[in-house]
Amino acid sequence: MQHYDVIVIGTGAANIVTDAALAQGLHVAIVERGSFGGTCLNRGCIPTKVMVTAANRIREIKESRRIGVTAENIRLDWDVLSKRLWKKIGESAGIKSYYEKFPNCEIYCGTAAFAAPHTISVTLNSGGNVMLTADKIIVATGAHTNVPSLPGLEEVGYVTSESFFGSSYPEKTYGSLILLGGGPIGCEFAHIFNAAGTDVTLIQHNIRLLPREEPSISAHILHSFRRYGIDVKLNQEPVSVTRCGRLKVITCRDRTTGKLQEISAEEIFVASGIRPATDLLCPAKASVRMDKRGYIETNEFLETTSEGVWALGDVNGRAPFRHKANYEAEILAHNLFSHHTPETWRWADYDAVPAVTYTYPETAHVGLTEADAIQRGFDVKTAMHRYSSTAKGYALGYEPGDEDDGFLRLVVDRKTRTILGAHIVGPEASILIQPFINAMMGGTHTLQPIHEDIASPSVRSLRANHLTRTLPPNSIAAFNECMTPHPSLSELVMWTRYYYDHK
Ligand SMILES: Cc1cc2nc3c(=O)[nH]c(=O)nc-3n(C[C@H](O)[C@H](O)[C@H](O)COP(=O)(O)OP(=O)(O)OC[C@H]3O[C@@H](n4cnc5c(N)ncnc54)[C@H](O)[C@@H]3O)c2cc1C
Ligand SMILES: NC(=O)c1ccc[n+]([C@@H]2O[C@H](COP(=O)([O-])OP(=O)(O)OC[C@H]3O[C@@H](n4cnc5c(N)ncnc54)[C@H](O)[C@@H]3O)[C@@H](O)[C@H]2O)c1
Repeated sequence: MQHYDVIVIGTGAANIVTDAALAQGLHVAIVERGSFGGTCLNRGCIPTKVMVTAANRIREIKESRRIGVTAENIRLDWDVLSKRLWKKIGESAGIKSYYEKFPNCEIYCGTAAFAAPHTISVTLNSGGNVMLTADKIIVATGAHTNVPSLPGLEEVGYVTSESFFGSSYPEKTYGSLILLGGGPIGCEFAHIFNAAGTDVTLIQHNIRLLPREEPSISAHILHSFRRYGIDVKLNQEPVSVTRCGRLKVITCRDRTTGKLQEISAEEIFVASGIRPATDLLCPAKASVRMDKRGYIETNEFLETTSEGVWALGDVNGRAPFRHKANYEAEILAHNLFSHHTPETWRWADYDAVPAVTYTYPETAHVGLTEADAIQRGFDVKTAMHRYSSTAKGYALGYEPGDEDDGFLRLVVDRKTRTILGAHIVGPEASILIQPFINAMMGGTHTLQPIHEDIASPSVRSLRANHLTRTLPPNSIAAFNECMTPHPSLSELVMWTRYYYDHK
């Protein structure tokens, strides 16, 4: 049995915590069952955005006719695109060799499972098993696709984002494709494949695409998708899958009328949501509590119900975005490994977690929708401003009344005139949302307990003191502690704190 100061399970956002522990000279064990770098680098944000950027270019060129730019034979070169994205994915191998250089770091390539409090059993990928103990254990095991149990699906076969950026990556784009799911993954891939020339059908269970967006934004994306030729079928319950020659066929039932229809394509891409990677982890053996869906419950300091165990990122079920996982990892690095006393600990505030979907056009939001704000008892005032009303919007080609004229929609508290939410659909929405994030995360915040019963003695006393924390908008810390949608160009300007930390 090997003892460590810290065990970190997962090498996505958790690497921020690992780095902080190593910098303190602590003895750290990393356990990783797959590729170093986790979802974002290997099969998530980065490879999809390499593809989305190429798809955007195609779409922009096609749309540029209105401003006097025309081009013939615009097409996506699958080989060039594939080469670029696999080159980027390949870079994540460097993360493992980086950690191998630390004398105070041990790497275990295998699957971690709790065996008892403070004790982890690792089933090594190379065979065999080791037992590890540690004072502190950080769980950052992420999530994976939640494949629906649909009769015939396993027999006929399908891809997910994991297998697509793995053994199922196609040599050329599909002739036709069904996307099962109309959330961010389904919509981003629908945009990518539509631009690549694939005949795309998107089957969505909900009555809206991107149901977490403001309804007007969902409607805008739906309209754009249909204009580009994506066949969107809303409010559908897939009931079975069969094969017909070289095509895969999904039978769907309309959830209102009950009408059945068959949809066929070369491939089925399942993007129907995610589930936490806790199935192999046995958290209960260390009294780490999970919710009904298997997500590990954490408080505002990322503590779990087990003393000495913290959980961050997708596995805790709060906003599955890379920038949110990084935010939590930085809080833990600060609180646990920077010699800070509890009085200066940071805590997580989830009121201003931004979300961007990289469709064409992009959508971005932070804060509450109008419906959420009303439900929370605010007296709400909303306002809308369109791209066409600005000089740059006109230059981009938008005129009042254009069906694709994007907009900003603001949700404001009528009494205090505080911004409760900002929602954008249109070019560069991922960048335009940043000032709203900074405004909402800046200023003075009071500690809001999450899961009151999860509390170490330090957290109990911090809560009793009703702590507040102020982020002056022009401070370097404010730049760091405000989230930045990942991967957006706002990261170029929001890097400030890192620069000064290293000078
Ligand atoms: C297709 C796609 C596109 C996305 N695009 C974006 C985007 O544009 N912007 C954005 O913000 N977010 C995006 N996301 C979400 C984002 O990727 C995740 O929120 C983020 O990567 C989560 O980081 P994490 O550190 O929590 O987990 P992960 O990065 O998933 O890391 C978890 C690691 O733990 C390992 N692991 C799991 N179980 C065990 C175990 N028992 N033992 C040992 N190791 C284990 C896994 O192998 C993995 O490497 C996207 C996701 C997908 C799937
Ligand atoms: N740009 C980004 O930041 C980005 C991009 C991709 C993914 N992500 C993250 O990854 C997470 C997972 O994304 P996702 O799109 O898979 O999940 P999701 O849960 O957001 O969306 C899944 C959609 O599939 C639909 N659905 C569920 N079961 C279905 C079925 N059987 N048939 C048809 N439709 C079905 C649901 O109605 C839902 O709208 C997201 O929550 C998001 O935070 C982020």
